[in-house]
Amino acid sequence: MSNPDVSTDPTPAASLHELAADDAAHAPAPAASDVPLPQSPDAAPPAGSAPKEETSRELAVAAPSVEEEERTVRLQIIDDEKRFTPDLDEYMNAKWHVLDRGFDYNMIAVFGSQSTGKSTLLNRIFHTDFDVMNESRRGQTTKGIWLAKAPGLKGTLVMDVEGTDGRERGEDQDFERKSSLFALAIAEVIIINMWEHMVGLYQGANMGLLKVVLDVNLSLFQKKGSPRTHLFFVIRDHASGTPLEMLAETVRTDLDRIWASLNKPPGLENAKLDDFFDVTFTSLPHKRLQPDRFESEAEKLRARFIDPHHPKFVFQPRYKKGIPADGFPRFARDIWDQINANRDLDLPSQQELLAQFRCDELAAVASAAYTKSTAPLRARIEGGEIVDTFGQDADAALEAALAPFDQSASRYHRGVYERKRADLIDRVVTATYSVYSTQMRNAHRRAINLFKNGLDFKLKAKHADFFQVVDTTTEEVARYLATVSNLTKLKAADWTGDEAVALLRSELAVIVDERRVEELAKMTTATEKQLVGELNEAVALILSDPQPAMWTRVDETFKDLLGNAEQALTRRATMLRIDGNETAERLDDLRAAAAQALKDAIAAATSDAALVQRLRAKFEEKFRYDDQGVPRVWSSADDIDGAYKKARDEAAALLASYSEPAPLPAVQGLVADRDLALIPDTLATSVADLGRSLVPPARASDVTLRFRREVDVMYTEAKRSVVAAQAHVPKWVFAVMLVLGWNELSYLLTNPVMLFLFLLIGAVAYVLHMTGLDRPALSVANRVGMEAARQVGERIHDATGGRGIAGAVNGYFLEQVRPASASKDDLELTEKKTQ
Ligand SMILES: Nc1nc2c(ncn2[C@@H]2O[C@H](COP(=O)(O)OP(=O)(O)OP(=O)(O)O)[C@@H](O)[C@H]2O)c(=O)[nH]1
Repeated sequence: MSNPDVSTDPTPAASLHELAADDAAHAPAPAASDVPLPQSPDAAPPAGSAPKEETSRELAVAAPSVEEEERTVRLQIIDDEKRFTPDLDEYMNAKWHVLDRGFDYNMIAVFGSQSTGKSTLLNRIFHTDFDVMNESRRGQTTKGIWLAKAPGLKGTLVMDVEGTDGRERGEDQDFERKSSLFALAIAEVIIINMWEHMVGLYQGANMGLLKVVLDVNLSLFQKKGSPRTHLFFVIRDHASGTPLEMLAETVRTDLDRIWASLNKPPGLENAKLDDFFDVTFTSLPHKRLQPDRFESEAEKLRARFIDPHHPKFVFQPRYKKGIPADGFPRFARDIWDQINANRDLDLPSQQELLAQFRCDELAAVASAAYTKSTAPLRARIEGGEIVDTFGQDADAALEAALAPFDQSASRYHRGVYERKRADLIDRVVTATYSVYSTQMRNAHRRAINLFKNGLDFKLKAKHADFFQVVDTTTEEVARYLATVSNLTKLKAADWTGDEAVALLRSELAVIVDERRVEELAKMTTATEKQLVGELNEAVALILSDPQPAMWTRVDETFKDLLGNAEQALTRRATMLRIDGNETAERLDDLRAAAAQALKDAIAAATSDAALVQRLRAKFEEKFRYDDQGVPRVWSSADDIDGAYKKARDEAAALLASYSEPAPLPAVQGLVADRDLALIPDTLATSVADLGRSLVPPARASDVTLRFRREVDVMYTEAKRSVVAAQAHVPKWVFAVMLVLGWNELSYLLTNPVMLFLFLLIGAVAYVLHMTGLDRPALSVANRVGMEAARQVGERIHDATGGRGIAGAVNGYFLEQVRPASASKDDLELTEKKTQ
């Protein structure tokens, strides 16, 4: 908070001693306001001030007392060429005797426009001996920064700073900025000196300068918890009658506005002026118009600076910078070096300002030209395309845009031109970054697709090593993305594709993980499918030919095929770097599938129909073929019954090999000695099912019954064939027929028509036989034959009158006329008769 200090007390309070000292040292007692002040006794410029030799930095006026000696000893700690004195240590030690005072010393500085009576005020308050302007020739008095010790006060160091706004420095505000900032950084109290009529003026009241100084001070030296600084505003020549409060309010408002406009560093965004500064306002009457009042007020003011018991004592512990006196010289030098090197304090000259303005204009034109010429490329990239030539084209566009800029802007201030050129390139680079990023995103998507397709293609190759394929494909697409980055980046940009490539690699790793699992699943399915197919085929083949060692063969085949499949799967899983647990699970799945497949194959091979078929085949093999495998033609001499029984029993015996549980040790071994909880249910169920009897007794009798029915038919057919063979017409019958039918035969052979017909029938029969139509024709012929036989028989009968022969011949033909499929009952009747 500000602390307006209204100096309204009209009573002169200065002691005679102080007044005398002041008069002796500085200006004469004030006369009438419009009367020029007489020259002070020491008005001749001392060393270090403008009128005197600048090489000498010390003024030593011979004085008898220690106080007088202290008063006249002062040191230019920074000269007007911004050089820091090497003598500060020595002065603080030998001349001012403050070096060993630890923290017990005060540092005050003054800040304000040139020739506003700063030195006069300091001399008046602290009895120092800073140069004061000779009123007869106005101009700069104090050059650089001077330091003196307040005589009589043990540890008060007073700093007189070159005035701001000086005509001598003209546009060069560098020194005033740096010196003001220096004062602000090292002093506990800053007297800000201004004329009353300056209040409310921005430049006149040094508000512009204050803004810069506060800004840089905040960014360089202020942190949370930094010691406070006392800003002590002294409004000079307060004679207008405007109350101090109002003047103070005006200045305070300006200060707050300045503070609000500062660029606050991170962490101090919400800091207030009052967090770092105490602000006090006071005023002094017009020195020449109201000399007495000036004196009395000045004396009162002095008390506030020198009397620690004064209620408004200016120096407070909270303003201490925490630098012990012996470290102060080093501290001050470091601060100055830091300030001197700071570019934020550099101010442009008029020439620079013009250059800035023109360069900005030209840069805007160049920037627009660049944007326009790269717009089509940008549009293509934003449309998802990857434009390989972007970097090259954009560099060319930038070069083209820079050419007119260089031509015009280079005529202006060199430094500004170069800076603006760099800024322009920076801006273009920054604006182009979004295009670069979009292109990299497009390329990233493409890289992912390339990777996936690459994997698909390469993994199809026989014996493709998954991780070798992954590694080479990853490197290929990473190289691709890095290449796109290089082709897209501007020469002036320092972008690298490293981050994009790293991101791509991490995404590829996720894809690879998914792919590994997919590959294993595919492999498992393929292995299962192959195993199931092989098992089905092998088991069906083994069981189709029942042998005593049939189950051993099934078991061994199962073991071999499963072993091979397990090996293949394990090899693949190892190649895919699948962990042991997952591989074990997959192997169990494979075993479960194998057991299920075996179960299904055995079930198919032992279905009722298959069993009947198998028994029947066995029966046929034994019954229909002899020991040499030649088909049997049964004759009445053969023991059909015996053969039938033997074949039937042998076939039926096969069924016994299915009635007991199949001995399959390898299958049972899949679950033996294993924790049931860890075995997949499907595997456990299949193995348990395979351990049961395949054909239970009820099914066996059913199958036997069906088998018997089928083989009984074969038996009957065999019997019938014997009977048919026995019923053949004897050869003598044909001789009789020839003799008896000789007339008819002669008639046929002698009659050309009949002969022709006979031959025609023979030819037709031949053709029918060759074309396969003989059977249907035979049945027709059969009928014709029967009719012919009947007529021949009748004629013979008529001719011979012998009925016995005719009856026998007729009986024979009647037997032939009987249908081929005799009823089962008839056959059985025949069988019984033969038995
Ligand atoms: N009107 C008026 N003149 C003053 C006052 N104090 C000093 N002067 C005169 O103003 C002139 C400049 O005084 P200085 O003390 O040299 O001013 P300064 O600000 O130190 O000057 P530089 O160091 O050159 O910046 C001198 O002639 C003083 O006599 C004051 O309160 N009112």
